[in-house]
Amino acid sequence: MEMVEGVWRALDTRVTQGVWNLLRNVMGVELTGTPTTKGLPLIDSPTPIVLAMTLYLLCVVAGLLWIKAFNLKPRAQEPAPLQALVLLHNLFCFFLSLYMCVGVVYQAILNRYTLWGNAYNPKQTEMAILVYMFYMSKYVEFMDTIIMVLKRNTRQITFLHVYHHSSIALIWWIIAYHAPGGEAYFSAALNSGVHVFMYLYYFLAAVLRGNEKVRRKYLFWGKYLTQLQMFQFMLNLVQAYYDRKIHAPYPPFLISILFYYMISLLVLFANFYVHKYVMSSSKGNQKAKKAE
Ligand SMILES: CC(C)(COP(=O)(O)OP(=O)(O)OC[C@H]1O[C@@H](n2cnc3c(N)ncnc32)[C@H](O)[C@@H]1OP(=O)(O)O)[C@@H](O)C(=O)NCCC(=O)NCCSC(=O)CC(=O)O
Repeated sequence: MEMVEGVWRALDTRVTQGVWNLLRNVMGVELTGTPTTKGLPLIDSPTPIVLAMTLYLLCVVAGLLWIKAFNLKPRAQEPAPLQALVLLHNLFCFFLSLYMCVGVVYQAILNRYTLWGNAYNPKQTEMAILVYMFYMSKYVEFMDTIIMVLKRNTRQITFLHVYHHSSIALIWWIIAYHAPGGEAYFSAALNSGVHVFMYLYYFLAAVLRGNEKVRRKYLFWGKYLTQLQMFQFMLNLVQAYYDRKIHAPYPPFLISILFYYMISLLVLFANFYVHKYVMSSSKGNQKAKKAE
């Protein structure tokens, strides 16, 4: 037991030092914890989230190698335990997202937040707990990729997906550790709101699997969901631009992260949108013309 504790302490010191150096050298920031979330599970040090990200990336690589090595293709029908896992995961994420969205909006109203330009106040404990919960939900969302691997859906395991899922977890750790409230409320509320629809979409996709005609009929709104996600990133980008302009009383380095991160997601999602909806529909039209 003592040995395990010793190894953990040595690892924790190294990882923490590495993250601190990275933030100091790249962003010029000395990161300090806030007393509001101090002591909660997996928050006092960056080691748990860095280890989870590393494990996540290793699982993705191992999964892709496994699929490639055995030349595995998606199954016509999923085994029952996998189907149950997918349904339960999506239901859980749906209700969790709904709870966080309503909770954050309610706290924002209670604390008289304006749309943008809000400061972080360590006395707003409930808001901080909700932002912390949002950070914790990023661990749960790693399961999305595990589902893709188990379903052997390599078409879904894209750079966009893995980049998003691994980076967002670290970003929300920094926010939950340093300033869980203020301007972060907007992303937390908006993103969990969008995720309510996203997990409903994934839930329905799993339920209706096997009947492509019915699935296409009930999931026609996938395209609008992607547009909604892009609109969300656009709003966050304008928020970050506005906050920089007015020198909002929220840590400037967090606003900079939001600004550049949103640009990266917009570029990746625009590429996804063109490939999934524009190019595939023009290919479909060409096929239909040939058939005539
Ligand atoms: C419509 C989208 C939500 C999803 O696009 P997809 O191309 O993945 O959609 P799709 O129609 O193929 O999805 C149906 C397939 O997903 C499976 N599926 C079910 N539940 C799932 C889950 N929790 N995670 C991943 N896949 C899941 C279904 O069984 C089905 O598989 P089968 O077809 O085998 O039956 C899109 O807008 C989008 O977000 N695309 C980017 C890709 C991505 O990874 N997005 C999520 C993280 S980004 C994010 O979250 C941004 C944000 O914060 O808003």
